[in-house]
Amino acid sequence: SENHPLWTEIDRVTLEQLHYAKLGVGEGGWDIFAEEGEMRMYKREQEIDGRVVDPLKAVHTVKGVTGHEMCHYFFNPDVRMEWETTLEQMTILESVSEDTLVFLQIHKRVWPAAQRDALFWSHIRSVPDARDSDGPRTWIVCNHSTDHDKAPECKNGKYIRVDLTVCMVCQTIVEPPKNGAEVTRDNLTCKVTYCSEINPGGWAPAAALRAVYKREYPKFLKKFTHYVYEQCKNKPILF
Ligand SMILES: O=S(=O)(CCO)c1ccc(-c2ccc(C3CCCC3)c([C@H]3C[C@H]3c3ccccn3)c2)cc1
Repeated sequence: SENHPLWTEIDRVTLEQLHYAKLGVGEGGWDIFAEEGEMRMYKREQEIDGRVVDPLKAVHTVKGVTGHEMCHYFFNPDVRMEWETTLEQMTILESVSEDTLVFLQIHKRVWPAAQRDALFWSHIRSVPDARDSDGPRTWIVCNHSTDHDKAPECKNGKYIRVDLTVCMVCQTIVEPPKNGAEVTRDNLTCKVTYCSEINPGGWAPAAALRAVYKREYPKFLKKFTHYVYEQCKNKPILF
């Protein structure tokens, strides 16, 4: 897919999001708004043209799965409706390559705002790291809004189109078992960093939107990570 017209942007945005995900939440005005077990969610209150576009950064630690497995399930369209509860419809408009798809998603209406759709490319890749002696430990999925000639013009379409950039960055930590025994899922920990910036694309009441984000993001990350744990627990480890 290196010669696809989107490739330059996909590569640039994916690497930018990888860097952004690695930045801590120590500086830069992040407020913690949810904390459940190992999951911590931060946001920055930001409005553009009077619209709430609060950047979100979530960190989570999940035992028993690898970063590859977590990103695989986040990227995989076949299972999305299993864990994404705010979706009404999902269509693949283009399969750019094995690791890059273009989605059109219609999200459930968030009263009193008008219903939204999202048109974005989704790209998955492993992040090579010289220190990883036995294969890449970090994987990323990046979702970024794009235009596409197969998508309905949002003008005469029923939905307001959101503008989004999302990344799911997952790092595998293997705690080597005693006396050279084989690695089992008990030796695995996955460090998850999820970042999202969603511009609602049109008027949406700030208070209502912030209430929805406060409710939906923790629910989404808990449901998704639990789903992956359940899917993987009786399967061979995918490093
Ligand atoms: O991580 S992903 O790429 C996973 C693939 O689906 C992702 C996540 C979330 C969204 C999204 C899109 C639109 C809205 C709103 C904005 C105004 C009205 C609808 C929301 C609000 C509803 C909030 C929300 C937050 C988290 C999870 C789900 N719902 C979220 C899109 C993509």
